[in-house]
Amino acid sequence: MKEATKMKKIVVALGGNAIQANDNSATAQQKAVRKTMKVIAQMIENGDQVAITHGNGPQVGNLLLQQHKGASDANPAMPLDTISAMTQGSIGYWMQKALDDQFKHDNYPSQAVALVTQTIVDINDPAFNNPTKPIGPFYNFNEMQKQRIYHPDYIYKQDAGRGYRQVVASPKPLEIVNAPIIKNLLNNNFVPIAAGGGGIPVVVDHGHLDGVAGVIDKDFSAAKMAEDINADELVILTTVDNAYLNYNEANQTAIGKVKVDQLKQYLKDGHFAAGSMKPKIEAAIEFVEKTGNRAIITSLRNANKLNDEVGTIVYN
Ligand SMILES: Nc1ncnc2c1ncn2[C@@H]1O[C@H](COP(=O)(O)OP(=O)(O)O)[C@@H](O)[C@H]1O
Ligand SMILES: NC(=O)OP(=O)(O)O
Repeated sequence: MKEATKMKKIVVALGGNAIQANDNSATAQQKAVRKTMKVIAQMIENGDQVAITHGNGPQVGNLLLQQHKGASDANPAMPLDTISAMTQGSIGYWMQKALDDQFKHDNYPSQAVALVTQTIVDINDPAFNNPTKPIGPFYNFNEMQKQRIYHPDYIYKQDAGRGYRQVVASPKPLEIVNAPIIKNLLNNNFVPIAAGGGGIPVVVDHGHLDGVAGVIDKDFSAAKMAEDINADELVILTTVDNAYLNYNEANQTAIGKVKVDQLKQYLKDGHFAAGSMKPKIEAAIEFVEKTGNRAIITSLRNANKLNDEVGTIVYN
C-alpha cells in the first residue's frame, strides 16, 4: 500500500446491482458481492482510503416479506428499523468476508469493519406522508394486485418503468450518528462498511434515539457521510458509465466533467429520473457544494480506471 500522506479519502456508494444477483439466495448474493469487493480491494491497493456504503432496497423489502410469512403472536414480525439493521448486518457480513478473502489472497490485512449505523431523520419530514422509496421485488400489474390481498396496508408504485414495487417513506438524512467512529476507523486504516441502506432511520426523542419506519436513500447518506468524514471524493458506483442528458432518447448524451451549476440546470430541466439517477445527482451536488471536493458517478466496471475522462465528474 502507498504511504498514508499520498492517500485520497474516498466514500464509495454501491448500488443494488453491486449486491443483486439472478436469484435472492445468500449464495448468489455473496457471489455478486465478491465480484464487487474485488474492485474495491483494488482501489485500496492503489493507495486510497475507502469507506464503503451500500444500498439495501431489494434486501430490506424481501426480508420484510419473509418476516410476515412465519410471524405469530409469540414470534412477531420485526419492525422496519430493525429489518434495516438486519440488512446492514447481512450485507456488511458478506462484504467484510469478501474483502477479507481478497486481502488474504493478496497478502494484505483487510481490516474491514461492518458498522451498524444509525441516521437521524426529522419526524416531521413530509416524506413520512408520501412513501416513495421502492423496496423488495418487482411485480407486474397482476402480481401487484395479488400482493395487495396479502398486504392490504402496503403501498405499491411504478419504479422507473421497470414494474411495480412496494414503496415506503424515505426521509432525508440529517446526521450520521456514528460518523465520528467511521472517521476514526478510516484514519486508522480500517475499511468501514457503514450507513448501509442509508443508515437505520432514527429520531431524537427526549435525548434518546428511536427507530422509525422508513428506508433512507443511500446516495443522500453517502453524501452526508462523505461530508462528515472530510472525504476528498464521493464515488457513486451504479449500472451506467455516466449520467446522461436525454437518457434513453435518440439524442442521449453522456455528461462528463460538469460544473455543479450546470448540473443543477440539467436537474431543473428534468433529465434525471426520480428514485434512480435523480438522488445520485442531488447527492453529488450537495457534496460538491458543501465541501468544494468532487463527486463522480460511474459504473462499477469503471471504478479501477478513474481519471479525468471517466464517468460524470462534478466539480465546483
Ligand atoms: N439521466 C440518466 N442518466 C443515466 N441513468 C439514468 C438516468 N435517468 C435514469 N437513469 C437510470 O438510473 C439507473 C441507476 O439508478 P438505480 O437503478 O437506482 O441505481 P443503484 O441501484 O445502482 O443505486 C440507471 O440504470 C438508469 O436506468
Ligand atoms: N437504501 C437504498 O437507497 O437502497 P437502494 O440503493 O438499494 O435502493
